[in-house]
Amino acid sequence: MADRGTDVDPAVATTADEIAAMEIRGAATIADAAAEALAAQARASTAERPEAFRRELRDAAKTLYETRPTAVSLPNALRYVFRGMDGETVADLRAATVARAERFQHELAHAQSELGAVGANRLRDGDVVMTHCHSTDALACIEAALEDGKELEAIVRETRPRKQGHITARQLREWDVPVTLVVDNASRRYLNRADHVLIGADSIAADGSVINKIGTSGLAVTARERGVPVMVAAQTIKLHPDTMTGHTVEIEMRDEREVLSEAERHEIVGDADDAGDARGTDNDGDAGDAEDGADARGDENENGRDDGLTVENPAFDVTPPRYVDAIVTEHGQFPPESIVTLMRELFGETTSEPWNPSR
Ligand SMILES: O=C(COP(=O)(O)O)[C@H](O)[C@H](O)COP(=O)(O)O
Repeated sequence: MADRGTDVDPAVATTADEIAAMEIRGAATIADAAAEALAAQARASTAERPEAFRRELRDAAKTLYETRPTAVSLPNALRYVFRGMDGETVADLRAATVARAERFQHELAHAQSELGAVGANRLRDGDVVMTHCHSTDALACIEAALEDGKELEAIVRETRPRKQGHITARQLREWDVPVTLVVDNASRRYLNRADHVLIGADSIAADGSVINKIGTSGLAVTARERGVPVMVAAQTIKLHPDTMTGHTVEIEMRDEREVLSEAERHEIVGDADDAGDARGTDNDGDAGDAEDGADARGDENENGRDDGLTVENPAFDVTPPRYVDAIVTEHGQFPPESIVTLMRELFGETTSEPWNPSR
């Protein structure tokens, strides 16, 4: 965890911890919570001068920014609030920050329902939709179709390792949608029954690539092979402006214990893992550093163990645009290749750190 400024409000620290631990998760929900946290920081600030207020807000934004790297909705939310942080006095700055954060949250909810109406038009009465992970944007399309009186069925992928498919299944059952829950590996078999694959996004790159929960790209390739259209529901806060200037999207790597418990590891390698303790610690007992990394290139894997077993746990993957049929946003639906035009319109050409907005 990065060094948090001394004036970072406890509410901000709690939100950051909850995002990192995935108690707050999903790109839109993370963005909403980040805006709320900036408003909390503004309300709680005891800064006497505008510069001190701005510094506090910057520290709060950095604390939030450093939680998870892949969903661009998080920096986009921060950027939005900072762009409206105008005023000559602390009182003005506080009022502007709170108002801007509230406006962001309002627009987020509004965009999701607009997007839902667009996505619903792609769904026909009686359609079967295959989902992956839990996306509030994707579910907004289903909700709007149900409100239009259409009957839908869902095939819900479990979504290893965190099983966010269960959250999707719970929501769909609350709406009375018949659900078939399948393990991720079963989806090719069940694609025969599906009319659509419907997923969300954590980030969309300028070339139309979709970054979403791990497993999405394999699903999209298989869906193409089976002739099932892939629809991505993503509000425009999922557009990643930095990718217009050639930056790539960082894929978050998570704790190996989400995949393999200590007991399971022991069953595989026996007692051979005495060299290191639990996840993320090395033989120094710290979280590892550059020097430790150099050591690890010898006999030990990246967790400082010498048991020959490495577990990798990427949280997201990249689906190339050729496997995506439509990106559904609050501004209408787009073929992935044309999303860059919308990105340029909304974000301009230049980008910067969220707390140093360029426009
Ligand atoms: O990949 C995930 C969540 O991953 P995690 O569980 O690791 O956060 C979701 O599909 C997107 O964030 C879109 O969600 P939404 O449409 O709600 O923004």
